[in-house]
Amino acid sequence: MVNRNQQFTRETKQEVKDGSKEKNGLFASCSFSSLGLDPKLSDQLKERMGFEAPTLVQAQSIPIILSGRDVLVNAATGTGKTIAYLAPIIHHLQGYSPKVDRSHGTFALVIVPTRELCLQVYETLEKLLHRFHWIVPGYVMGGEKKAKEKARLRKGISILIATPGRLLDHLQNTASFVHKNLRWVIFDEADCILELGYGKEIEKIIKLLGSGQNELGENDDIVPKGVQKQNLLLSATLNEKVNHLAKLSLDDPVLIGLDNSKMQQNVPLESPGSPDSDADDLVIHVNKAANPSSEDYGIPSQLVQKYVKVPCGARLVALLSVLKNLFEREASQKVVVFFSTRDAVDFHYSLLSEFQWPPNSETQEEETTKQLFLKCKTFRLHGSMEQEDRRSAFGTFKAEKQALLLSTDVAARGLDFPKVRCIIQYDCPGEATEYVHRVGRTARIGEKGEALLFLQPIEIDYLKDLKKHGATLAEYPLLKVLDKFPLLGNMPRIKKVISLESHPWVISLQRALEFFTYAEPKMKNLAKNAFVSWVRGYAAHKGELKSIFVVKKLHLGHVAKSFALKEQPSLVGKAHHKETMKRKRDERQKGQQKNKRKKMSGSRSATNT
Ligand SMILES: Nc1ncnc2c1ncn2[C@@H]1O[C@H](COP(=O)(O)OP(=O)(O)OP(=O)(O)O)[C@@H](O)[C@H]1O
Repeated sequence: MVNRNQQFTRETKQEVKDGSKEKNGLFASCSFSSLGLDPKLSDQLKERMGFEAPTLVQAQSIPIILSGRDVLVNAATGTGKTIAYLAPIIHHLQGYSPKVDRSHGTFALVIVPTRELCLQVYETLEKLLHRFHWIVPGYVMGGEKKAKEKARLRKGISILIATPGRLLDHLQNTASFVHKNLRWVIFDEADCILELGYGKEIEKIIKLLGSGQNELGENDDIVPKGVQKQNLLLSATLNEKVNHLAKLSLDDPVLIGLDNSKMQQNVPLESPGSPDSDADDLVIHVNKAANPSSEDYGIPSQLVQKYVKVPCGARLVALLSVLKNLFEREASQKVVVFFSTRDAVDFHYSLLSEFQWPPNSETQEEETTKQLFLKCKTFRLHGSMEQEDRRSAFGTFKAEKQALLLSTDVAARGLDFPKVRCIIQYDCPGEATEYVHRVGRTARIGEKGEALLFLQPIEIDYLKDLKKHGATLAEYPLLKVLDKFPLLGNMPRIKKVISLESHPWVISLQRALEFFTYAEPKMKNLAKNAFVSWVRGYAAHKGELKSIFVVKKLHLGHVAKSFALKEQPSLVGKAHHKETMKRKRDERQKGQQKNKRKKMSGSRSATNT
């Protein structure tokens, strides 16, 4: 057992506390070894992984996690939370005597919301364990072959990364899964796990694993006697639901937050092990963080945030133009575009993978010089893709230097794609927390980054909602960008463009996109499906956002245009048809009631005179 007071030297404590010594507010001016980590592990972090110094959140969390306390970490996206919890676990496990082996089963369990995050944490863990080959990393997750996972669990996995559904399945059905020595349970992206509806699974998992109070070291010699189970919760955003999970799983936790005042109150810098914060205190803090009007989320300060105001009918042209401009400005870069539905991802993916420029119809003589509109590799990622395709898209996009990823929110949480320069939110996120996580895929670990949010004029109030959470966005100069593009054939260049839709570039590109979509039934079907699910998705905005994203205010003909359709599809799916019929019926009924009331009040006033 490590003496935490020895590990967390006086000098380090002072440096972590002293904000002036931080580099750019992100790194602490101390070393990994001064935080109490084993020298071989610190070496691995520095020499092999290239991490010169711990980030602030690592410097604050590592000593406390090493001390055995339960912790709730609330720190901005891309600040190194994964290492913050993996390093202390490895530190303890590598020190066990006799050495950890496969027959001891699982000591640490990391629960994550998505398969991609599962693979990512596993990859980081593999790197960290380079010098500790006797500690076995592993993962179980939806989409993988269960029989293979069972075999791996039977052999023994020391640190297991898992998605909730598959983990519960193994806990209930894989008898050879040894977890009697389980010492750590980590909920990474805790709020997302709950938002995705895994609440019930998590409660069952916690129940099956036993309460957090359990002392270990009873059954086996391997875990030091008297050691308590330890649970950790982490996310860049917290909400009410996390509060519930925190109560359920954390025992007298320490809160490590973004905000300095919060940290001073909660992080026991002077004596990391002393019980100086109590659970009730913590709950109050979490509640405050969940109140959207009182708490700013941690958006990286170097992130440049912009919005582009586009009428619905010109959205597609605007997206393509912004992307073309980005890749022409800087060829070697990566961009992620977020969409609200899987169908929208599929439609735009096919379009961008095949749409050529200059288009067929306009320039026959330029046949030989035709190229893809966007000269970059395009990838897609969403939940209904085959697991192998998901894995390959995720892995390849990660490794590429110049590429575009089109994704649903499956890529919004935790994923660490190196060198992503720009995040485009073509469809608005739901809650502001989702905005924070989406933009958090860029500007990671102090790097530069840009975020661009598409808004229709009728949605502009969403900016006020974001402002409440500390996100202030400047307007993107769309017209200037559109003006840069050369016009095709005989399109006249107009000096003063009155509306975006009448811009000659917009007109010619829209026409070419429609021509392309109608040239192939496959494309047209993709466009129709995307249209239908987009409208449904739009109607699904929750809570306060319902008053901003109002389906009734949409011009469906213009929405169709944004999927390169010349007119609103007549066959738009049963559910949407039903919805439209219901709306019309309601409106008719309201009208009839109004008429009735008018007649009645008319007759009343007649009797009154
Ligand atoms: N001390 C460090 N120095 C330099 N880079 C680091 C350090 N620690 C972690 N990193 C790198 O920073 C990036 C972000 O780390 P990580 O994914 O753990 O962030 P996060 O806080 O979990 O983000 P999110 O909230 O988005 O999940 C990774 O590429 C990781 O390798």
